[in-house]
Amino acid sequence: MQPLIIDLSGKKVVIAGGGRIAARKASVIQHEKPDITFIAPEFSEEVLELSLENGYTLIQRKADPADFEQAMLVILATNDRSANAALASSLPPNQLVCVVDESGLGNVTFPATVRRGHLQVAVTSNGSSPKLTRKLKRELDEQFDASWEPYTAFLASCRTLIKDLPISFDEKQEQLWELLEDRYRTDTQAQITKLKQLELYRADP
Ligand SMILES: C[C@@]1(CC(=O)O)c2cc3[nH]c(cc4nc(cc5[nH]c(cc(n2)[C@H]1CCC(=O)O)[C@@](C)(CC(=O)O)[C@@H]5CCC(=O)O)C(CC(=O)O)=C4CCC(=O)O)c(CCC(=O)O)c3CC(=O)O
Ligand SMILES: NC(=O)C1=CN([C@@H]2O[C@H](COP(=O)(O)OP(=O)(O)OC[C@H]3O[C@@H](n4cnc5c(N)ncnc54)[C@H](O)[C@@H]3O)[C@@H](O)[C@H]2O)C=CC1
Repeated sequence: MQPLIIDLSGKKVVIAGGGRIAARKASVIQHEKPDITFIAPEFSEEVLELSLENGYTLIQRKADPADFEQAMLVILATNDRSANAALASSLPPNQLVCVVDESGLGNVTFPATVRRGHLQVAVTSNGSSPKLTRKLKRELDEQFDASWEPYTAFLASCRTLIKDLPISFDEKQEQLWELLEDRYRTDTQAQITKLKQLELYRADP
């Protein structure tokens, strides 16, 4: 399995099922602002709340293969294993499909992710142990403290400035490597000074 980073903003995501797991998958991707439709005979409080908050569509009945035609991502999250399997086998091979009770029937699974600004660390056990994945996520959550959020913004700003400087390729690489020194992450003043220095140099090389 190959990890890919996917842009779901404005994309159609159709979820069969309206229970705990349907809600969890939706809440994981909600930051990306996808256009989600839930299809299920019954919806949990969590799904109703998420939908009200984000304007998601709810269709109250059993899911049907035709429901997924326009979806970029399909999440099969009913508690009926045979319904999930039948829906999975009805889908074309070029659609992204997550089957929450039998990952081998689909072609994508969700990793656990820790987000700090522009940085995202994702963990997967390729379905072998979601518990291990969750444990490692908690460890990473502690390892990457809040300083990483402004630091990744600082790195992005510096990179934009450095790319435009009238210096050689090797000098740019040297500048970019220097930003990885830990003092830039832990010391806000060092970040401010560095940014000012780069801006001055850009204005007057
Ligand atoms: C294959 C995958 C498909 C997919 O859903 O994408 C899948 C499948 C299954 N999970 C099951 C169980 C549990 N999963 C969790 C938790 C998470 N599961 C997630 C992902 C994945 N789960 C994908 C691969 C992940 C990987 O590669 O490691 C996480 C990482 C991401 C997320 O959901 O966002 C999220 C933690 C995120 C976080 O903490 O942030 C918990 C814990 C809990 O719920 O508290 C339990 C109960 C305890 C247990 O059983 O271990 C079962 C058995 C169901 C049954 O009882 O029948 C199956 C079905 C099967 O085994 O195939
Ligand atoms: N991937 C994961 O991380 C995990 C997956 N699971 C699996 O996820 C499945 C769902 O679990 P929960 O959300 O907790 O169940 P739940 O009981 O909370 O919700 C099930 C939902 O499926 C709907 N449903 C049933 N038949 C349907 C159909 N034919 N079409 C559309 N919707 C239908 C119900 O109306 C309900 O909304 C479980 O069967 C379990 O095997 C469980 C834990 C973790």
